Amino acid sequence: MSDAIKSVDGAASLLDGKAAAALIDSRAQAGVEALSGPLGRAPCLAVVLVGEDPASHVYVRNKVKRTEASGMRSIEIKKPADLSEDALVAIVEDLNADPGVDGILVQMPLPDHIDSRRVIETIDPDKDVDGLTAASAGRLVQGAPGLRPCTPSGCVWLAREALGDLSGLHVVVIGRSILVGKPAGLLFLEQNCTVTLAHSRTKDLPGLCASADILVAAVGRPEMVKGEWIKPGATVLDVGINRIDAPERGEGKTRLVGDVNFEQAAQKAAFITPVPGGVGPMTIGFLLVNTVRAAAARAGLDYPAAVADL
Ligand SMILES: NC(=O)C1=CN([C@@H]2O[C@H](COP(=O)(O)OP(=O)(O)OC[C@H]3O[C@@H](n4cnc5c(N)ncnc54)[C@H](OP(=O)(O)O)[C@@H]3O)[C@@H](O)[C@H]2O)C=CC1
Ligand SMILES: Nc1nc(=O)c2c([nH]1)NC[C@@H]1CN(c3ccc(C(=O)N[C@@H](CCC(=O)O)C(=O)O)cc3)C=[N+]21
Ligand SMILES: [Mg+2]
Repeated sequence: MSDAIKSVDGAASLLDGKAAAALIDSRAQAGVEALSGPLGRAPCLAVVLVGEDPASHVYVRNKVKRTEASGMRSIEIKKPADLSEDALVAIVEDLNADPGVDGILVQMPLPDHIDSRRVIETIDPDKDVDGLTAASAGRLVQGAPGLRPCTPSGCVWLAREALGDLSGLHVVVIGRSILVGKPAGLLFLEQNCTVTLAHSRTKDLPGLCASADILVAAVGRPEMVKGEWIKPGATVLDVGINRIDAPERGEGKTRLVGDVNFEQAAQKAAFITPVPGGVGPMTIGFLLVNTVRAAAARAGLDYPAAVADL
């Protein structure tokens, strides 16, 4: 059994995203070592964070830590919530123009007064390590080479680790966002799965989910998916990150839960990701991989072998 799969008595096997992400990070690190000679410098990821959302600050701190641990250069730009849209666009333009920057990530969500589409479309597609620009999305739809969104890449990697060849499996993705749901559908389609994208207008979501060999929950509603929704033996990938009150831990305490009721679903599924420690850590792993890939492609080099086959 691989490091990423942990057997649990009388229930599903745990798909350990933290262990899997350590492997993905080490591939990124090997890619950095292979590229630094030919580039004459380390690959570099720039992260832009606008506003004071504490959860976003935690993710960004994790990203910076793992970027540096992999041997890459990290640039962190933090701005107050009242930053103007034009000023943010100017920051992205400066990062586009800087030849020493390979990857640009603008943390979502942005404050309401900023048009996210305009900011995203400012990012040079060659540096779009989040895979969020129209150019990256178009390349994904067409099956052309390009940078793929990180969270969906992590989902596919975990599913392949659990199941091997995914051909013919029915994947139900709950959620159709540009960041997660839609690209997850396309990446599973590329794996020859039969894909259904569900959303807030979907009829009989429990009945639909019961036909899923692989269920991807990317909704943002704490523990919405119940045990009865799960097909026995299914693989459940819980993308949701929800912070809820946890009075049992003491006054004012909170805990993280996914979009799936883990206790219930683990009684039906064959494989399941926990929250935390599931899909979340994989997202950052593929962000590092994408930065290595972007650095290689921008220099006209092939992807280093360590990150070519993930
Ligand atoms: N683990 C990780 O690395 C990451 C985790 N996340 C987490 O994943 C979750 C989803 O993120 P994101 O895709 O950005 O969220 P969005 O809010 O952009 O999208 C949520 C989707 O869920 C659908 N939805 C909402 N309510 C229901 C419902 N009752 N039944 C069925 N579908 C519903 C919406 O449908 P409609 O389109 O009809 O409105 C929408 O398509 C969040 O918890 C987020 O924090 C996000 C990114 C990375
Ligand atoms: N442009 C953009 N790209 C993103 O990829 C993006 C974004 N904006 N905005 C927010 C969401 C969310 N997201 C997460 C990444 C890692 C964890 C992660 O590592 N989570 C840990 C726990 C973290 C904790 O304890 O809070 C885990 O699940 O084990 C979670 C969530 C990326 N997102
Ligand atoms: Mg992503």
